Amino acid sequence: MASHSVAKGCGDPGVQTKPAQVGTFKSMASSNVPCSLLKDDINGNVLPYSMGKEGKKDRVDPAEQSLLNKLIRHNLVKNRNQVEVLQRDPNSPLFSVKTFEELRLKPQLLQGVYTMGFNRPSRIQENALPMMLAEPPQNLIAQSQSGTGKTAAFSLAMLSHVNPANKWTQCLCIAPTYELAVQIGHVIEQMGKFYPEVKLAYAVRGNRLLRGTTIQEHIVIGTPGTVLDWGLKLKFFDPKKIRVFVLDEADVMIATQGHQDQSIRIQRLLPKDCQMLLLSATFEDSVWSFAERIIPDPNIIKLKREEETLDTIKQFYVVCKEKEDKFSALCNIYGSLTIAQAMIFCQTRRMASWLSGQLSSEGHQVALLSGEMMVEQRAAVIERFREGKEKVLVTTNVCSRGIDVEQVSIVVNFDLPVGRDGNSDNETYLHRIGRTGRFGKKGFAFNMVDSQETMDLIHQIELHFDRKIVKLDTDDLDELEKMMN
Ligand SMILES: Nc1ncnc2c1ncn2[C@@H]1O[C@H](COP(=O)(O)OP(=O)(O)OP(=O)(O)O)[C@@H](O)[C@H]1O
Repeated sequence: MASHSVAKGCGDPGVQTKPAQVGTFKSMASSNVPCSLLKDDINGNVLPYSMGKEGKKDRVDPAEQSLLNKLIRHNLVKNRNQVEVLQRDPNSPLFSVKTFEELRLKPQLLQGVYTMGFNRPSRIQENALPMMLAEPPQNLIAQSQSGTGKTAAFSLAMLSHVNPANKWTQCLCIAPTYELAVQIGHVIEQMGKFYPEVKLAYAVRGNRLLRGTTIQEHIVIGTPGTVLDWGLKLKFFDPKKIRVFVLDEADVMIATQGHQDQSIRIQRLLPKDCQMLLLSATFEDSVWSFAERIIPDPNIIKLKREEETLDTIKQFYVVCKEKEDKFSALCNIYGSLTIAQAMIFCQTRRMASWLSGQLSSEGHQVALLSGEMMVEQRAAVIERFREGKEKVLVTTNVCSRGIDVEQVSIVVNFDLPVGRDGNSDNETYLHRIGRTGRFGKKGFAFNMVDSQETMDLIHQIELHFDRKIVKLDTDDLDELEKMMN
């Protein structure tokens, strides 16, 4: 929907509505890292010169992880679990739909949905969409992992509820970061492609309007601080006229200082009969209490994450002396087995960088992924790896969850994942080795053990998952090769 873009969204030529960087992801992202600090690494990836943090463990930032998931995902995540629905009024009939036709969408929106390649509602959409589109409006808290169709659902709901003849803001959506807001905006733009009357504005940093402006865009999407400024201080839109309020990524939102209070302040400006929707990928207690504060009388929909399993994965450990020895063991494994693609996990950026250098000098096609890269660069590296342009991906924890690469036949823990308390980080272990053995294929995981402490971690992991991790001898490799094929 070209007319949704910030540049064209506002009819008034006197109004500067385009943030300097919206739509150009590169420039937007590079604002985080000054260009002078960037250099190319062996793969042509950009790395900061400042290596002050190189020895540090890579921490996973929830907003970055969420953005990365959005950028690398092109399809729904498979989930065979049942949706759990808790209705505000248990006596009212529970509607669920199997087709988009049943929703009686405007033809322009149905066309938009089909053009996006959606044939039928996803599991969560089957229940969420009838509630989101209900008249009178119903409030909803929905939780399901990333990639299950929440953004598509609430985007469709906002587009459906707009009356384009009313030239004022009717739907408001808040997201934790600029980049996430822009991503949501793109979904709305795509879905509303055949419904150009509906306009969208981005309430994000850098998007400055002239004081005294009243915007005519029907949907405003932005970050809490700017939305609050637009609605309360600058009065660019009237919060009392909002019909649908969406708070996306509640779990990421509350992890950001100040966003919780700002979100609550926004919600208090809205009319009592405004429909309120809150979405989250996870549901810890803190998210739950926030959700209950912000969404009155909610229906609740939950879709449990499909558990990752170790059942299809054979796990080994290899005893080594130090990092050079680990490297030789790795080369030995790699040289003896027919490996489609491999992922190798290191605990620190420094180790990942050293290892990828070593592998490259041995003539391997290696991709390196670590936390100092911008999210868009990480997405590009993953995309190349998926396309098979590199056979080995060396990474830190920034990539333990969420990426699906069908060809990954082995995962190597060059360093085992350790928690803050010094014990094994079992969840990370599961996510890491869960990158292999997917899509009904056999998977193999190799753990490098270079000390008694690492051996203890292996025992802890065995105990935790109640699965044996077998010692690998180099003599076993022929046998293993037969097993793999
Ligand atoms: N009904 C559908 N049929 C096919 N694909 C869909 C459907 N709904 C959504 N998708 C696609 O699946 C992917 C995930 O959807 P969506 O972004 O809405 O999920 P999400 O739960 O909001 O996850 P995230 O928070 O990571 O964006 C997107 O590529 C989207 O285009």
